[in-house]
Amino acid sequence: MVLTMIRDIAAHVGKEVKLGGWLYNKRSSGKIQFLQIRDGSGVIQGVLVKSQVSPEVWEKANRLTQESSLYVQGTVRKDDRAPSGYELDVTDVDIIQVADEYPISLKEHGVEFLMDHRHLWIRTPRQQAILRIRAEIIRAIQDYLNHNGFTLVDPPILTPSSCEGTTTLFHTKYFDEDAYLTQSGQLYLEAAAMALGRVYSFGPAFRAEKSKTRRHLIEFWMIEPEMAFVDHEGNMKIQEELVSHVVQHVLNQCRRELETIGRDIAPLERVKPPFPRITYDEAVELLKKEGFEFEWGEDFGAPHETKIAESFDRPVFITHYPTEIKAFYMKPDPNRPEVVLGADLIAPEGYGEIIGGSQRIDDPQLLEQRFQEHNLPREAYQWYMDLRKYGTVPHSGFGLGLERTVAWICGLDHVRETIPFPRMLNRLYP
Ligand SMILES: NC(=O)C[C@H]([NH3+])C(=O)NS(=O)(=O)OC[C@H]1O[C@@H](n2cnc3c(N)ncnc32)[C@H](O)[C@@H]1O
Ligand SMILES: [Mg+2]
Repeated sequence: MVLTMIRDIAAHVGKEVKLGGWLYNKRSSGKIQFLQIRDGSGVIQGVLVKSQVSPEVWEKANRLTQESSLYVQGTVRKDDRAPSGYELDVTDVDIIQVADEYPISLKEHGVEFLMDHRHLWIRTPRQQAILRIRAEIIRAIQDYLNHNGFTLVDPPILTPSSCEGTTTLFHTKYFDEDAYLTQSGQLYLEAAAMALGRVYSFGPAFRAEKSKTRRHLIEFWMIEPEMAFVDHEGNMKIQEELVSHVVQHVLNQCRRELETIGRDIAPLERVKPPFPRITYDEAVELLKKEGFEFEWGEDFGAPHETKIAESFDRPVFITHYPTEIKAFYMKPDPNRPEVVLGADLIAPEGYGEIIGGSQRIDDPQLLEQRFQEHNLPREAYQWYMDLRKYGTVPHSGFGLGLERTVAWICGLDHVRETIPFPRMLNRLYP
């Protein structure tokens, strides 16, 4: 008799198997007990017939509570009526632990309650499905980048300076020096790109944002490709190919999970390159036509991004933002220095910005000027300036926010469900 997993049950039809798992749910008709057992790889119904097992086994099954841990033995039977296509005719139950009364019973619960029990909430089918889709998105991203000449490079988490402004830095002490949790690995990836050509990182980023919105996390994960000899247009081309590859991969690999969470996949089936491009100027005009009060030079908020995206049937690039509202490292348009060669990628269905990217300043004098304009501590960036002194080249890159991408692809209302243990304003537990 073999110890197996539910995902492999088809290979054991007609045979006696042993499964380790948890009791997800139980029904009893007095002479038959139906045990819904999950083991992390799937769910199977175990059928226990009173007249066919010893009184001890029947009594043990009777004692089982929601999320009790157990081994169950039985014969695998194909059953097209069963959700998994198979059932287990149970011959023995070995209880590991009868669980205490489980807080996340199968009825509805409030968000804060679920968040306080996130370590248990992730066991539910919906949360499992979302985490599986998250993992497949990561796999697809790495698959695309690894097959397109990119090398994985790991930038530091502890850094001496900021990348995305100084208002959202997490400060810590590095022995007797000041250090900050990384907001983005970008600056280090630029150095790596001068060594390896095309690189990317996949890691956490930290932003002490006092924004309590459905899109903001304090700790989130970002994929940051960086490419030497690639300009602004080439940057967007890589982004649209990457995002399209990821969406198609999820549609091919995660149908069952997408059904579990009730995702309408029609909007995802339209995600194919090329994505439309609209300039900041054109976006401002669009908003004004839609009745928004909006001054040139302002940044777009969620309502603006949502309205802009409504004019398109797939993600849309907004390009050439005002230089004044973007990061110090972005290369201004040589023909119009008041705007930059950068773009945000806005997802449809109101999910907003999922990617921020740009071509980088490669001129040493202009970068020096930016350090002064942005009042950045020059000595902390000496290494970054060296990249403009020792073989500077045109280069570009972008950061894809994993959780916002997961929220969009899964059609979720809030990023809290996109990450195993979300860190948000006023949420550090569990
Ligand atoms: N290598 C690069 O060029 C990346 C660049 N230094 C950067 O960090 N850009 S970004 O600030 O727009 O952040 C990039 C993306 O990171 C996501 N992001 C950015 N901030 C957050 C928060 N607070 N929560 C969740 N997700 C966030 C969002 O999708 C953004 O589009
Ligand atoms: Mg951004």
